[in-house]
Amino acid sequence: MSRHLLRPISKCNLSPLRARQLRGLSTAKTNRVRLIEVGPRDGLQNEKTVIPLKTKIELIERLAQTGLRDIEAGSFVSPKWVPQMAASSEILTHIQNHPPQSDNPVSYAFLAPNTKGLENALSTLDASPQNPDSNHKIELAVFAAATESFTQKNLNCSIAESLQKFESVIKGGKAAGLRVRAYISVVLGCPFEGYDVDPKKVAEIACDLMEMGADEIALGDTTGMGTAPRTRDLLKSMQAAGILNEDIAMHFHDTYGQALVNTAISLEHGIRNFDSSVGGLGGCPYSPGATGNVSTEDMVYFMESLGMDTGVDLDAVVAVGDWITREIGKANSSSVGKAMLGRRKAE
Ligand SMILES: CC(C)(COP(=O)([O-])OP(=O)([O-])OC[C@H]1O[C@@H](n2cnc3c(N)ncnc32)[C@H](O)[C@@H]1OP(=O)([O-])[O-])[C@@H](O)C(=O)NCCC(=O)NCCSC(=O)C[C@@](C)(O)CC(=O)[O-]
Repeated sequence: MSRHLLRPISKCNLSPLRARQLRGLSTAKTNRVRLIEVGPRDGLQNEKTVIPLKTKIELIERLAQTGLRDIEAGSFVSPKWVPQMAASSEILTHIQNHPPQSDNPVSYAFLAPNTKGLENALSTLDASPQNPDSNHKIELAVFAAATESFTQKNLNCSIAESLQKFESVIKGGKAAGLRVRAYISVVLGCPFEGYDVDPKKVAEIACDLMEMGADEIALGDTTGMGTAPRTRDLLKSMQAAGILNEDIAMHFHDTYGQALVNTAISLEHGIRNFDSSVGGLGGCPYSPGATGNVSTEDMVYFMESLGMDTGVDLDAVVAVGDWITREIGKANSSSVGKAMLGRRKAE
């Protein structure tokens, strides 16, 4: 077992974060919400028919024009396991050379599970320096999980081994000047181990990843099994471990229709970073039955109803959801998207 999982559960050794907290940078009281669009990666990775590169790039370009500032654009994983992400290098090259037009700087994230993924991402960046007229950013994401069975299925190794691999990816990404986000999947329910996921274990993994240098922890309710009380317990565990709300993003799937309920609980707790996917695209290849991420359209509508500021143009994102679901021949699973499109048609 790695040293990571031998450490008794206690507060993370996060002195720089503490310093930020002391400087009063906590975002918990603001009404500004950061939405991280995961449609082009999480949304498309599980699609069975090959989606043309042109469509993927157009999706990213359309999303960049909606006011979204964070777009997950691809994944440097094994093309044997996730063929849909095979063109990620071309997508990154395109973004570097022809950055999508946008009124605001956009950060584009790419998953990298191991040093091979990191090297592929970095060599693509070396070969295609950023267009000097653009102020976009590229970031990396690693993806851990809270249970041994899911980690074996998704990463082909134990949790301890996965953390050892991520340490090199996080350090390599940071050394290259990139922001690195770290997912933890199945935090509120596992397809193989059910509801038996210990929030303290999640917090412990999060601490390990933060100590390695991760800039943000994305807590993935991969199966959508999360409920309001269990979301609250999870966030309390993160707080008890000393992880700041501003360093947490919530990643809800809507399989059981609880995503916005859990979002409300997270907002109440002070979280201001949320993942979502246009048209509610998505699912996870290793989570049978999991439906898509909570849709960006529903998320924006919900946030606006609470007076929160997402910076995202709801009409524009509804139009992108309509376009991409038609383009790939998939039902639009955004309730707000369908309602607004229906009203528009009737008017
Ligand atoms: C996990 C590994 C990396 C283990 O990779 P491995 O340990 O090398 O073992 P393997 O047997 O799976 O490797 C198969 C082949 O892939 C190659 N390979 C190995 N790594 C890479 C790489 N980076 N890029 C390109 N190729 C790679 C490797 O070299 C080998 O090639 P071969 O020798 O057979 O020719 C591999 O199995 C893999 O890439 N699996 C895909 C995992 C994945 O993408 N899962 C979905 C993303 S996570 C998710 O969706 C959840 C999330 C983040 O959205 C949050 C949530 O909702 O919970």
